[in-house]
Amino acid sequence: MEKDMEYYIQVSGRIMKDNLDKRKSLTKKICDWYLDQDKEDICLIASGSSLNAAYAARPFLLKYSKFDISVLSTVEYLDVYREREKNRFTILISQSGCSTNIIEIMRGLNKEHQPFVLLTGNENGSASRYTDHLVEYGVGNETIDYVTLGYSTLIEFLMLMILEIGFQKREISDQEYETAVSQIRNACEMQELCLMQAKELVQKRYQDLLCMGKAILVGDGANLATVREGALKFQETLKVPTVYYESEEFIHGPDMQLTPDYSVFFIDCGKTSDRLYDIYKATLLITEHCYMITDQVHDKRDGQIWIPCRLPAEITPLYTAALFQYIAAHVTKEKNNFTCHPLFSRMEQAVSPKTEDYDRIMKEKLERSRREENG
Ligand SMILES: N[C@@H]1[C@@H](O)[C@H](O)[C@@H](COP(=O)(O)O)O[C@@H]1O
Repeated sequence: MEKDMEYYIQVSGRIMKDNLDKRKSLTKKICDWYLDQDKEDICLIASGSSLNAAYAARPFLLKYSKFDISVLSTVEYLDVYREREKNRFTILISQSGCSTNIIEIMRGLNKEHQPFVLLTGNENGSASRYTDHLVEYGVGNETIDYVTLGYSTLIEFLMLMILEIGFQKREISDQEYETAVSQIRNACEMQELCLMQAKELVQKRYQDLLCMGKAILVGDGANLATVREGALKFQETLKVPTVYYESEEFIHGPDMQLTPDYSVFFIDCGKTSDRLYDIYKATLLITEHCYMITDQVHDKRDGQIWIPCRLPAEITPLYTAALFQYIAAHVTKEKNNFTCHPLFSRMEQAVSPKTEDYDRIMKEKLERSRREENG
């Protein structure tokens, strides 16, 4: 199988399971660094999908820790919270290791002799030049810029890191630890099931999805991060204007723009009431282009993905992104729509989120991947 976006979504469940099995060795370095210093609270700083992954993991991280964990975009950190975050164990995340905003923060921290850890998917990225404290979080060599495997493995890594820290500090009991590990394992299986059903759904609603012109994604709690990531993916690949909302926020105004040509996606997983389902049914009164991932037995309408395993809400982001990732990957390929508008290159030249050597670094990743394939 060609190592395109679909390939990385396809292998995500298996790689997450492998990473779960080797969780002790995978997280050892960062846990040792954390336990060897005297700061309790953690600050995670990232952008794009890496930021969304940190948001998605946060409810789990807070549940399994006795300290505070903040998640900040690079701009929030630089412009607003830098002083306040000084006394936290700082983790900068960049899958590519080539985001200029992350590098700017690293330079600033180095100047002030403030310690930090870089969590990255690319040990050879430009950011690696600015620190000795670098951890690869188990994504391996994802060669596509529209990251999917990197998103899911990052959420899982953050969860595993907090579990190991809590376990070693004896703040999490053996029982709690084992339960969480087995729930994560179930979620990896649900990722595979969600993806399988996403493929069927895309087949069934093929014309609908090919014509999708504007979309609203609705999710709550940890899955607000999933719809934020889904919106990012839809926009950078399908180039469809997409907004994301919490369910109650959605019906506080954004729903007033709805017309029959809107596509609306709902995540109804880990919920304890029927409220989101009611909002989904009400939305169907305006547009038939409604889709839902649910772990509850409602009415099994067309356009639904049913997950036969009820997991705590904070675990579900490990599988819910698969629907959005697959639509982004597959429908964009079918429409041959990965190319941006000709004017985009002008914009990218004027202002880029990545370092100048990004293209060369991505090319090297691709060559490495081909070498690995040829043994
Ligand atoms: N187009 C991709 C985005 O899909 C991704 O979210 C981001 C992650 O940034 P980083 O490599 O810093 O994690 O990189 C690029 O901009």
